[in-house]
Amino acid sequence: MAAKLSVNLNAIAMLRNRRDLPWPSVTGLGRIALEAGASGLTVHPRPDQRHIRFSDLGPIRTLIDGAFPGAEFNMEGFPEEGFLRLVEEHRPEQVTLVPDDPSQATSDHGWDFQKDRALLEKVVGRIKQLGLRVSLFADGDPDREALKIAREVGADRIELYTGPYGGCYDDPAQAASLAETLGQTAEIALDLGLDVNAGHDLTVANLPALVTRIPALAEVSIGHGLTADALVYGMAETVRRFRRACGQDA
Ligand SMILES: CC(=O)[C@@H](O)[C@H](O)COP(=O)(O)O
Ligand SMILES: NCC(=O)COP(=O)(O)O
Repeated sequence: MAAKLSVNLNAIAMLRNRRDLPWPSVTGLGRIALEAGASGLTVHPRPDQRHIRFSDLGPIRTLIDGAFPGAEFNMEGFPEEGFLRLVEEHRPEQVTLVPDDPSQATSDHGWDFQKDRALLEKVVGRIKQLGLRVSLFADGDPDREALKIAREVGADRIELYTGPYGGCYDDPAQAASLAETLGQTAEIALDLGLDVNAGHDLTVANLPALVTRIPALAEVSIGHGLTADALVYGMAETVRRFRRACGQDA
């Protein structure tokens, strides 16, 4: 089974935000990605709106509902009140909760499930009442007790944080070792009844080894590396390349 590809639009939004102009168009590039075969669109609206603006969310929801009814909207963020209200308003098919501090440049760690258990219990319950799938950002450590908590608080999935894996693009031995650790973590999660997503610094080069090690990988969400390739190959061709790297169209 091949992993689904959700295209993260944050980097496109950051480029647009350099000017007070509406291009490059976040929804326009999202449309091209979906037309080219992406399974969904991901956004990570941060409180300072430095990438995705809150005003982008409605048009993305409308795009999916209007033209791509099978596609999924994935909203990522720290579960503070403002983010939860956006979730209630835009009803993404999937909500990925990350433990990011507003001052963080980007996501760089998963939840501390023991420490954050009470918060997660509360917010996962609130989102589940809306009927939405919940995924929790998790470090790649094969820590069964921690992952058990993810299940107990009601999550449907975890998203493996693959930043360290993506960071060793120039060290194949270390990448192979991290792919193995991520694979062991995924096996524990699957055994506990959690489905498994992955994301952060994934590329056409590093995806094949990951999807081979984790054949049940449900979805990857990719922004930075995919946007970099889109500048070279165009968005449609880039989506096709990433689909193949995910094991689709093989
Ligand atoms: C959770 C995760 O890994 C991504 O959402 C990543 O944080 C992208 O967000 P930025 O584009 O804001 O770095
Ligand atoms: N959930 C990870 C994501 O959406 C994209 O991360 P990146 O590819 O921008 O590092």
